[in-house]
Amino acid sequence: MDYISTRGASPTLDFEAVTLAGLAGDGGLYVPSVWPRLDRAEIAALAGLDYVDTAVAVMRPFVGGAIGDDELKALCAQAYGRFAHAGVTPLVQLDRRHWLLELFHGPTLAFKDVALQLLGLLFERFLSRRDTHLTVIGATSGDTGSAAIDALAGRAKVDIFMLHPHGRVSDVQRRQMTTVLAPNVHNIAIEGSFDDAQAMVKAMFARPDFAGRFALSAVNSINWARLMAQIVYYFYAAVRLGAPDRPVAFAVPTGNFGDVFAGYVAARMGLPVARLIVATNVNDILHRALSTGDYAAGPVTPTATPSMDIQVSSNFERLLHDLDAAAVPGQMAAFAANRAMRLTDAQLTGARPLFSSARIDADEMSLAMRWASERAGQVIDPHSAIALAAARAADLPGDVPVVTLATAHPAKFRDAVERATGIRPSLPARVGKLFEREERFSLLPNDLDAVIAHIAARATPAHGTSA
Ligand SMILES: Cc1ncc(COP(=O)(O)O)c(C=O)c1O
Ligand SMILES: N[C@@H](CCOP(=O)(O)O)C(=O)O
Repeated sequence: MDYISTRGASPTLDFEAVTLAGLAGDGGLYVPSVWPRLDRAEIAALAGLDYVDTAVAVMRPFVGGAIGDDELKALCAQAYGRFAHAGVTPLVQLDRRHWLLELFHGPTLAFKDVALQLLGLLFERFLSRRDTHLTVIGATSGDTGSAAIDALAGRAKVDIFMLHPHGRVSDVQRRQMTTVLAPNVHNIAIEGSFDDAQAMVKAMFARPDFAGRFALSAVNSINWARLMAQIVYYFYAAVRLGAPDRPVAFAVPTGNFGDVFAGYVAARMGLPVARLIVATNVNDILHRALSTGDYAAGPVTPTATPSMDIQVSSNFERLLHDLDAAAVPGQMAAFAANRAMRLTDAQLTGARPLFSSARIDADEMSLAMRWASERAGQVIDPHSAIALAAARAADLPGDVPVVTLATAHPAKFRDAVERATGIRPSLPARVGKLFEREERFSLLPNDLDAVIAHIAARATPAHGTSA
């Protein structure tokens, strides 16, 4: 499989190179040059498979010759062996048509574990045969950071520098990152928003003085391998609900557009997806873009769903590229200059048959948490509640099952859950005694040069010698 950049000005890479590279040198995101297809019989055959075998069948075409099937299966078994549920991503029925896809049974209690547990192993596998030290830089609004740190802590030949917005993640999210004291883990709190942190990460890849000295890689969903692993659970859920004979709709709590883009890829691969419902909180750039065609970033409003407090949505570029590739370089240049740009007609009409969107406010979110708890006996987290509210409001034919992606364990956001439902969820034992551990992080200004200097003083150059 070849991978190309959404901006069209970077070399074509194979799976191994694209995994290690993270972001394309021209500022774009890597995407497969063609979408592999699974035919009806191949999708039907997934119904008999467990999660690991489903993962191999879905990811095999993207991995190409980089890893053999047996080894891919061994890596998936190791990654998903750390999940607390035998089904890895189980489906739970809420009522006649609504289902929850629980994606939070991994070590750090959010859907990010599904991809990052595997990505950590892929890094290790690819680095084992190279004389390269990787410097992973990432930005997090809380969940990617903890999942990436869990996946990479203590691994040889990798350092991870994770930027989070100071004071804008939950106490559990922060402690899951800052109490990991492995020497290769470096937490940085930025005096700014997640968007500021994400922009800094992208800018670091574009700084030749920095990017030329260190082998930089990414753990955010700008890294293709992240999205690839997330496609799997769309297939896994849909075949359990009757695909390929029955289309299924998905409601996805959305910020950086990675999770829902994985659903789009599943549809492009042949999965009968009736609808992808993009659910945002009041930081609603994606809802506005999909409903009006105007992609314009405003200031970020802090909410009870901090992981979705995002106004610049990285992976939207991948969708725009798939629908009208020629327009993307100009659109991204316009967005960089004005924080606003317009979708082309081809992009809008291309998106409309599959996507709908909804902006869910705090009251609607609380109502959905209460409905799940009182009517369906399920305590859900605020992010999942944003998607459930959108799912319940969606206008879909009555026989289409609607799957809400439950992206985080409710205990990660227990204050908000308690406010809405009166129930205070307990942290599962697997996260350990988070509140008794020492924390370590550096607080830095919202300033690219300061962050680069901080990282350069601690990172290991690509080929060995210390900085
Ligand atoms: C719990 C949770 N839900 C939803 C999202 C949004 O997912 P995406 O950024 O892939 O759109 C995130 C952050 O990525 C998250 O951490
Ligand atoms: N909500 C995310 C933001 C980063 O998203 P990613 O999927 O691009 O890594 C987080 O939890 O950090």
